[in-house]
This record gives sequence, C-alpha cells and structure tokens, in this order.
Amino acid sequence: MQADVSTLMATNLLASLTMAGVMVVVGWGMRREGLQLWAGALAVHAAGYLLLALRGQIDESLSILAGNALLSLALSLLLAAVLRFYETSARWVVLLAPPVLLFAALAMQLDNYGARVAISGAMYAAQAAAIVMALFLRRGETVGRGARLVMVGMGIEVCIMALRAAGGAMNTRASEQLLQAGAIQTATFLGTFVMLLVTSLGFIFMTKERADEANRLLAAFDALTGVANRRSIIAALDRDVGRAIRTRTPLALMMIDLDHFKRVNDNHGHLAGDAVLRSLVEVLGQRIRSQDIVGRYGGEEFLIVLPETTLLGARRLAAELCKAVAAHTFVYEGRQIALTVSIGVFGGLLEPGDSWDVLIHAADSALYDAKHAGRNRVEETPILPRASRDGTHPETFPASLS
Ligand SMILES: Nc1nc2c(ncn2[C@@H]2O[C@H](COP(=O)(O)OP(=O)(O)OP(=O)(O)O)[C@@H](O)[C@H]2O)c(=O)[nH]1
Repeated sequence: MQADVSTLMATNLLASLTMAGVMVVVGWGMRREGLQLWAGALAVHAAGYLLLALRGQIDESLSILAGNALLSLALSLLLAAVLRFYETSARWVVLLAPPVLLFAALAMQLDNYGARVAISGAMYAAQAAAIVMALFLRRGETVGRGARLVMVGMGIEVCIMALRAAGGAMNTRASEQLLQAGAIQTATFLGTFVMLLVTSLGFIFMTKERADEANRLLAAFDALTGVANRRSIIAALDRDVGRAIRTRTPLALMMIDLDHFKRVNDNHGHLAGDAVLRSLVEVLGQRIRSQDIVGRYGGEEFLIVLPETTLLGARRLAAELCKAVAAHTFVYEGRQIALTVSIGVFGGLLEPGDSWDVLIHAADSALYDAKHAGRNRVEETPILPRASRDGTHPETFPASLS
C-alpha cells in the first residue's frame, strides 16, 4: 500500500494539533503532571510537520533542517513531560542536544537524501527509545496501563524509525524524495500517526490512573497516620467476620485508646498530639502479623482486627502492646512524652448472624472496663451479647474456646 505522502503528513499534523488541544483541556490546572509539556511537544511536532510538508514551497534547507530539528525537539519535550510526571527535572542541555546535533548533521548532508533519512531516522529512534527506557526504569512507580500504552506507542516509533534509518543507510532509493510515495514513507507516517494517538492517550491515562490512586488512598486510609480509616477497617472487619463464620475459625478484635491523650494536646500542642498518633501506629505495626489490620476508629482510638486468633492469643498480644507503648518514649521537637494505652479485647468463635457492630461493641465495653480499672491495662469480653434469633429477648452466649 502506498498512500499520498502529503495527505499522510497533513493527517499527522492535524492529529498532533488535535491531541495537543485535548492535552491542554485535560491538563488544565494540573501543572505538575507534565500534560502541558506534552501538549507543547505535540504543537512543536505539528510545526515540524508543517515545515516538512511545505517542501518545494519554502526554502529547501529551512524545510529540511528546521523541520527535522523541530521533530527532534518534540521528542525531547515528550521525554521532559514523562520526567516531569515522575517529578524528575529534565536537564535542558541533554534535551536540546538531539535537535541541535540533528540540525548540524543534516546541514552537512543537505545533498544526500539517503544519508539524511538514515541520520534523522536513527536520531528519532534513539530519542523514542530513551522515552521507553525512562518509563521502563520507573515501572515500579507506575500504577497501571497508561505507561504501558506510552511504551507500546514509542516502541512502534523506535521500530519504524530504525527501519527508516536502515533504508536510508542502504541508500537503495537515493533518488527518492520526501514527498514521493513509497512503502517506507507510508509505514513512517502511518506509524507516527498511531504513535501520536497511542502515546498521547496513554499519557492522559497515566495522569488519570495517578489521580484515581490518590482518591482511592484518600478514601481508604487515614490521612494523618496512614492506617486504614474508619470506613475501611469496618469493611475489613465485616469481611473477616463473614470468613470466620464460614470457616468456623476464631476472630479477635482489639480496641486501643491512648490514656489521657488530651493532656498531650494541652501540654505540648496539637501537632505534638498528631506526631504521637503517628508514632503509636508504628509501635503497633511493628508487633502485629501481616494478616492483622490496624485502623483508626476515631480520634485517638484504634482497632486491630486479628483473623484466626483466639481470645487467649489476642490477650497476650494486647498485653505486649500495652508494655511496648509504655516502654516507648514518644519524642516531639526534642521533648519526651510518656504515654500508655488501654485495650479492650474480644476474641472467639462466631456464629451465623454475628455482625461487626456487635464485635466492636464487645471490644468497646472491654475498653471501658480497662479505663475504669485504672488505664494502662487490658480487659476482655469473652461473651458476645447477642439478641435472641427470634428477636424477643436479648441473651448472651459464650463466644469462644480460648
Ligand atoms: N492531636 C490530635 N488530637 C486528637 C486527634 N483526634 C482526637 N484528638 C484529641 O484526643 C483527645 C481525647 O480526649 P479524651 O476523649 O478526653 O480522652 P483522653 O484524654 O485520652 O482520656 P482517656 O481516654 O479517658 O484516658 C481530645 O483532646 C481530642 O482533641 C487528632 O487527630 N490529633
């Protein structure tokens, strides 16, 4: 298939401008994501294509040198946009080197079409490969499919430009000119068209995935301490209650509350209180198993859900946590703050119909007992208060074989 080169170039020019417009709209107000840089790169790409498409109508050297240098600059700006996305600053010298070098190399080969194709193809392939590499090296930080799309799009560009460079180097069609139809020309411009769409949509997707991830974290985790927030710890408890009933395995729950925490705020300030809450979470996190979940239930109250744990096991762990917190010295701006926690524990086997709120109520009443018994201690609720199944009168059942 050999398509009309001028039409293909006009299509690519239009595609660049359209995607640039889309990026400006999508990236409005998102300055740190690199979308503006990407839009700028596409606009420069369109300008480069315009100069190339005007071959024969404007000064030939302007079309060749400035046109190719702008295409190279566009790839540099795309790399800068990717780096900006990852909050890495691009070295402008490195980014400007390819277009300047390309300009100089092409200037020396103005009369040799084959050499020019080889040089420009090799440069574009190397620049596109640098973008793939930048994304590949940061694949661990990338949340999803957007970066893969950009890599695929740029991979297409690498292949096509390497092919073009090889064709030019072999110089088999030395008499061919830019606007002359040919298989390599068709492949170049169609491939570039696909690259423009796939990479630009991929980059937009990258920013969307990042925003989605930030929203997911905000919705699921407590902003101050980083542990599960009230909503997600209750969801986790609800899920584990269902599993414990199905599998007939014990489940334990701890409600932890800092003692006299108000005094920390009153004596050292609210920021000191915040720092203490963050440190407390670290102290707790160091001692629980990976399947246990810590969540912030309210102000200075934390819940720990302990799947497959008996009351005895939970009580032992709670006593350890109590000791660990009492032994820990919380430090804020050089000031040492001593604190203790009270812990209410529930643990045991559940029965169909048991629900998360009943378990929280049980742990909470044990915590109440711990506070009233003098704080810095663990109390337990071995019995789960249950309404009778016909709803006529409340009764209690032993919940566990601890
Ligand atoms: N710094 C800080 N303080 C908080 C936060 N959430 C709740 N608090 C404070 O935690 C304190 C809780 O006080 P109280 O409910 O009286 O409990 P307490 O002083 O710990 O006393 P006991 O629980 O009875 O031992 C209040 O001063 C709240 O303002 C928070 O996110 N940061």
